[in-house]
Amino acid sequence: MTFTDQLARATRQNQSLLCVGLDPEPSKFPGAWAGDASRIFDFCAAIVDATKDLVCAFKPQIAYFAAHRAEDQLERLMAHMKAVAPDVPVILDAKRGDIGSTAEQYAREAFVRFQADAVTLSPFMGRDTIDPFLAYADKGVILLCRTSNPGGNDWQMQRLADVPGQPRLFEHLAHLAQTEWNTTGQIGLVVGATFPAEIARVREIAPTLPLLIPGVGAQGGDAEATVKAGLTEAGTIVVNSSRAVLYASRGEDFAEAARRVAMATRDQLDAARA
Ligand SMILES: O=C(O)c1cc(=O)[nH]c(=O)n1[C@@H]1O[C@H](COP(=O)(O)O)[C@@H](O)[C@H]1O
Repeated sequence: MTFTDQLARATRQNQSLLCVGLDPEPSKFPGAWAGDASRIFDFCAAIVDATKDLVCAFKPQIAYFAAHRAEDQLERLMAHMKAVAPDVPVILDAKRGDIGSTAEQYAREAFVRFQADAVTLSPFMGRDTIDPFLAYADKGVILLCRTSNPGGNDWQMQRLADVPGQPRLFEHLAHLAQTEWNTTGQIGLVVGATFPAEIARVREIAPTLPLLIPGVGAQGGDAEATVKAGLTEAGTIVVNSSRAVLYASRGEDFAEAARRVAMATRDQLDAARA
């Protein structure tokens, strides 16, 4: 089954556009686990168990594991998600991007070592850096397009004088991703919830691509505006929230609190559907 099909099924089954981002920071763990990096798996598994019927995807961010020499815990977590939530696709947030020979290793890391269903990539180095990921049929390949951070303006909003119509960089990328780069139908785009006007613009240029939209919750993006701008019959959205869910409570009730916030966010996104 392709990543797009998996996503459609989980969205339907859980009636959810919400992706819970797994960005474990030991300093924010509850009670006796605080500061203990050996509890990364336990913390994330508890969040997964508490939210697995409320989400259309999970998105572990690899840096939060690698920074603590906890890639083995990420491997366990990937296996755990497949065991307890086999219908929920997992997007490995790695934001990789390098020449083809190195990209082959990054693709192997994401899809063979960690068994992810999709991966985030930086498209800055061009089409050939994406190809090794597309070689894994059925896997999703999600390219940074219009990111949620303020510095996204530095490059992504610049106009390309040499391209007809002088599109902004993110507009040109959305066009390439929808057309000539998407030979296998595996590509999606990242667009920040902090910029609803640009979500609408990307949706106009890329009507059928799945959009991963981070930035609701801790970054203050508007859930309702996000859904109105991004969701259409032909194009689905995956709206990520990490810290607002993970750290809803720093007490022993952290998993129940995470569930409450995830449910409220899921319901808010659902209510905004046309
Ligand atoms: O690719 C991403 O997931 C991503 C792209 C982007 O433009 N902005 C962005 O915040 N992210 C990621 O989405 C998550 C947002 O986390 P919260 O702000 O805590 O919800 C983090 O894991 C970021 O690395």
